[in-house]
Amino acid sequence: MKIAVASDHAGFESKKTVVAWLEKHGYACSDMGPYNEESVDYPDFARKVAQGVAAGEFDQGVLLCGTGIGVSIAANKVKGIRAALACNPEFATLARQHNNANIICFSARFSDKATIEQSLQNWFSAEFEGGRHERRVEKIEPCC
Ligand SMILES: O=C(CO)[C@H](O)[C@H](O)[C@H](O)COP(=O)(O)O
Repeated sequence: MKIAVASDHAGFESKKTVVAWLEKHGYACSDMGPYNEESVDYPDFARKVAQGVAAGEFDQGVLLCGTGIGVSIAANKVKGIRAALACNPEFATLARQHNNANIICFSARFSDKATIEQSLQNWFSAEFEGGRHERRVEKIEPCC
């Protein structure tokens, strides 16, 4: 499975946790930056990952910023993207099971390493449940 990963400056350190976890668990991981802690703008990096996932170049994506909110908002502007902010491992499970999210977002400043690692574990273990959730997910599309 091919996974695109990116952050902003605030997420740079926690991105290392994500990349290490993905590589340890056998995922083909593309780190799309940034590659140092110099201040950058999170929409630039969120868009790279979101466009890669939307185009089918990657199966799923992982994004991080200070809160996780900015990258979530930015990624969700790309058609076909369902980016979910996972505040805890249960959110990660439900984002797959109910929302069929294709990008998971983390807060680097409010989620610790163990939370991010367990959330990744849950995210990749869970499957979309379909059924009533499929109908709802199909209704998520630009409306104006
Ligand atoms: O959390 C974020 C956006 O939702 C970003 O990572 C930044 O941390 C936030 O915008 C604050 O910016 P700063 O330049 O790190 O003060």
